[in-house]
Amino acid sequence: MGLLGQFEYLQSLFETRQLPLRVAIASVIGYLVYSFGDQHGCLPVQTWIPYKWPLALDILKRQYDASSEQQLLLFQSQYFDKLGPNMTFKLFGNQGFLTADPKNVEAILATNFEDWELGSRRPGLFPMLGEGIFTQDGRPWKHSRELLRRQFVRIHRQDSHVFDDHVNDLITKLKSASGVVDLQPHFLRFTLATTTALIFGEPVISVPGEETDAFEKSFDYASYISALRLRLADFEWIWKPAKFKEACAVIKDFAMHFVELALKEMEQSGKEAASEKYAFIIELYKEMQNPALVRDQLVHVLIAGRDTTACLMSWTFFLLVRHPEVLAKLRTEIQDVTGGSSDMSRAVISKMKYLRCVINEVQRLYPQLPFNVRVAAKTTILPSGGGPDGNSPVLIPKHTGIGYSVYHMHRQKSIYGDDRNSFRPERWLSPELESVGWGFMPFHGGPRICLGKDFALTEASYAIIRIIQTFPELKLPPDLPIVPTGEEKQAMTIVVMSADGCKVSLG
Ligand code: HEM
Repeated sequence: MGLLGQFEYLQSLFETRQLPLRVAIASVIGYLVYSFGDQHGCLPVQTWIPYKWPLALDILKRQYDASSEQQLLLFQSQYFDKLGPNMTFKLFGNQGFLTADPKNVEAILATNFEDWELGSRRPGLFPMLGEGIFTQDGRPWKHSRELLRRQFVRIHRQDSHVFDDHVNDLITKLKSASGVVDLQPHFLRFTLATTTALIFGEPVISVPGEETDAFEKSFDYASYISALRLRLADFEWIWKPAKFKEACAVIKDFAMHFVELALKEMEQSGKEAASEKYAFIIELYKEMQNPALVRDQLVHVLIAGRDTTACLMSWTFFLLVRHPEVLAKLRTEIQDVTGGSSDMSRAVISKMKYLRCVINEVQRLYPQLPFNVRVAAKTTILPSGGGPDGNSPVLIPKHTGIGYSVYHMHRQKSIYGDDRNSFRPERWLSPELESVGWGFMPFHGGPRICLGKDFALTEASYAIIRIIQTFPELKLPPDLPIVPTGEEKQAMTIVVMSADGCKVSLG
């Protein structure tokens, strides 16, 4: 048995024995952990987040203030700029770590994937999502992943024409909204339509009346409260208002309605016929044989797909209208490749190299999931951040939480140079970022990499192209301030949105 095995065995004994024995076992565990770290050259992280108040409560207070001012990520940037990519802190006596170091994130998400789990994410999201890919670890997660992966392989084979009706609908709505328009709510409706069409077999906005409104409102509200609960981490139980429970029930009922429709159709017309419309549900049901579990997986995909893609589209136009030279260059590429045609196949989209650079640059500056957390499922090692120079490995005891910030990683000077905060899509055309590897990870990486990456990039690209084609006079409305990227107000839910929306003049 290796050192790790020995102290895990001891830890299991620790739960059940008498006090003197527990003290003895704790000492042996401490010694083994220390030896394990020593063998691997581990040194403690020496960059501490400064604090003045007892229990470091002022850190919480400052975070809270920055959150209220809608500048939480900007506030955290000060620490990353001053202390480097790795830092540590103690809150209520527990030590935690923050990292924006590609080597460490690679270890957490890929190399040592088995050593990490979701921690308090499961109880935080469970009331809204139930059992499914975002709330599971280990074998249940592997099962969900495999089931959903097969769906996304099937979807990947579909042509981009599955988005035709939704994009046409979006364009029609924008055409009728003259003058200054906030694109953000339009994009949220668009991605709600595309994602629900994918999973429910029809866009929810095609379902008339109060039920749809109630669903949309409940979904927004429950997502908002779920994001707050995630930030409360182990204290998620503090925040479970009655209205939240009601909203979660509305979402579940609404999703269940489609599962029941699909199952009824299957009963009446057979699997094959029902699959024409309800393929996602029928395929999941074939494996799970449990309508409630199918329903939960659908809600998981909905939360994964809706705000993220709307957020990407919103930041794209937010930046384009503030950089007319980039917009003009992109417009030229779109005209050259399409010749003005609105027929948007995957082949056509993939010819637009500059569009890809623009999207990369938007995702670099505003990764839609800016911050994430993992908890050590066993004592493990991070490859970097320890010792006086921050280059030694660090021993991470079991149960330690690590926050990793993709947002701050994407703005690191050592990776992106002095103009790291500038919107410059051209950086993706030159060889400078060819070996960026884990320094760029908007969809994360490793075994839990986003399953909807292709879906999201195709739908966003398609809609972006069509909007630029349709509105030749698209520009920043007069009187809107231009502030350096990252200094604008941001609304943090599970994604990071612009707090002031994405106002543009469509001409
Ligand atoms: C710009 C759009 C998107 C971004 C930036 C994005 C980003 C991500 C990231 C960072 C993760 C990893 C989360 C974690 O491990 O904690 C993830 C997971 C996931 N995403 Fe996306 N996503 C996007 C769109 C979509 C869409 C449109 C769908 C589906 C329609 C989708 C489905 C999923 C699923 C199912 C997972 C869970 C994977 C797992 O845990 O194994 N995503 N996404």
